[in-house]
Amino acid sequence: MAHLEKQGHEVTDIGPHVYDADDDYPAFCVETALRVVADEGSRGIVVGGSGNGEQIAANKVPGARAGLAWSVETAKLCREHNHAQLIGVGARMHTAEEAVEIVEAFLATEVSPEERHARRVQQLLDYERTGTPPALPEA
Ligand SMILES: O=C(CO)[C@H](O)[C@H](O)COP(=O)(O)O
Repeated sequence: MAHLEKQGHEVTDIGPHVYDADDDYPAFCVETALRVVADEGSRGIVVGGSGNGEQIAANKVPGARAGLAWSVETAKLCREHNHAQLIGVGARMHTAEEAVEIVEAFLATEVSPEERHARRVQQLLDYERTGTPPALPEA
């Protein structure tokens, strides 16, 4: 957090503020995603053992797009192609230095201007809003 603040980011720590190996991640991840969706332009990082359950929890919030970022490249791609506002990072999967690189890559990347990515994101937003699945292409 201090590292990101030093870089000029305004950081909110949703917690947990005390380490408890037995606590449950959904509340933290859902709260993070709710705040990110409500604050356009903000980004969220959900951290856990693998980052997987954490990004699944964040993705339950309507409008949230959370990707599992397990490398610098996947961190960049989930922003560029998937317009992710959040990433899940696996605390047990990386060194602290690697995790910082992954988070920095995500924060430094903007969405791709290529139309096909926006089109796909829109299809998911429409599905979320209407419940009607995107049409399968004709065989
Ligand atoms: O989604 C996950 C793994 O895929 C979580 O990170 C994991 O289940 C957390 O486990 P623990 O309570 O052992 O830290």
